[in-house]
Amino acid sequence: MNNLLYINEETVTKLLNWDSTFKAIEIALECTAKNRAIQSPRTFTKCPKTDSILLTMPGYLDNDAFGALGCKLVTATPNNATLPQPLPTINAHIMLFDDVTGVLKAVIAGTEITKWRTAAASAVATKYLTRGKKLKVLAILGAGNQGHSHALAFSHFFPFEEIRIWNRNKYKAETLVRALNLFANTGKFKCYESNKECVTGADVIVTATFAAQPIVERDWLKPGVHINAIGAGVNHYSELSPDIYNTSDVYVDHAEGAKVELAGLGVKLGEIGGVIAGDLPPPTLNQVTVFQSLGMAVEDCAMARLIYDLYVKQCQKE
Ligand SMILES: NC(=O)C1=CN([C@@H]2O[C@H](COP(=O)(O)OP(=O)(O)OC[C@H]3O[C@@H](n4cnc5c(N)ncnc54)[C@H](O)[C@@H]3O)[C@@H](O)[C@H]2O)C=CC1
Ligand SMILES: O=C(O)C1=NCCCC1
Repeated sequence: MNNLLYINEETVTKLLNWDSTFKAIEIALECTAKNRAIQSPRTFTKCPKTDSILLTMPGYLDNDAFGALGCKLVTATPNNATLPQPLPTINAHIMLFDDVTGVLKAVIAGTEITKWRTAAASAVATKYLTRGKKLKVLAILGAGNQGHSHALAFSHFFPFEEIRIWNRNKYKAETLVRALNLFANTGKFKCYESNKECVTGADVIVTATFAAQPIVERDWLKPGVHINAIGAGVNHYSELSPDIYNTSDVYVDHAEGAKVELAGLGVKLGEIGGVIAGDLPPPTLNQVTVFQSLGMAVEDCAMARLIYDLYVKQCQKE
């Protein structure tokens, strides 16, 4: 009998919530540092006819609550944003397997999951790297899907007084700011004209663009600022100027993946899971920190398990 489930984006979106997403991602990051996760470096297949890249992300997470065997297939197609009818630039599905029999249990729409889990990873990193610091101002560069999910996640988890948003196309930032203020019944989301003004004086920064050239410079930064750099342009460290990396404590989600994908960076990298597990010391108050997020397979495995369990529970009730 074939019990294969397909869980679509609409259903996934209804099942997602920030607190369980945070827990799943915190565990995925900690298990990675504790060698309770297996994830081979992901593959990249560049489509010669377009700017589309297909990534395969297989992984296994060993954990009672969020453990799973899975593989995310995800495409990144920046040109989708310029179509007459724009499409998401990141499109994903996750295959969830039974980890004993190897049988495919579910195919789960993964575009919304990718938005949520990436923002949750930045929130987890921010929690562990800003202990003891006052967090008043958040600056988000990029008003796309990740800019949006980071604004929602960070306003859920942290008491920021002001959340600034900049986008190279100002109209997009204005539209997002309007929607967020309406949604949260607040005026704390503000649109900024320039990336420099946006990050100046910020306590936490998120970069979420396809920029191939730096959009943040070292001398704009407040001492002790924490930066979550999640976007990729020509590579995963295009958004910050090189001297930021050279003078900061830099953390990644997955050291093995970073050896391949951040090979040109040339700085010492800590794994954020090591800080969560208490194996690495937290940074000092005035130290600038960077969480260089690559995105890792076991985050998607943990999320697939979370959504699968919630979906099955919901079906049993009906
Ligand atoms: N680290 C991770 O786990 C993940 C990283 N990403 C990356 O995050 C970034 C953002 O993804 P989405 O928000 O889904 O994309 P999106 O297409 O929804 O938004 C991207 C935003 O970046 C802006 N942008 C594009 N090119 C730019 C440039 N050259 N300079 C300045 N701004 C530019 C666009 O105006 C747009 O608002 C991408 O680089 C994507 O690959 C996405 C998913 C997971
Ligand atoms: O982890 C992911 O998912 C992605 N990372 C890099 C860009 C595409 C999606």
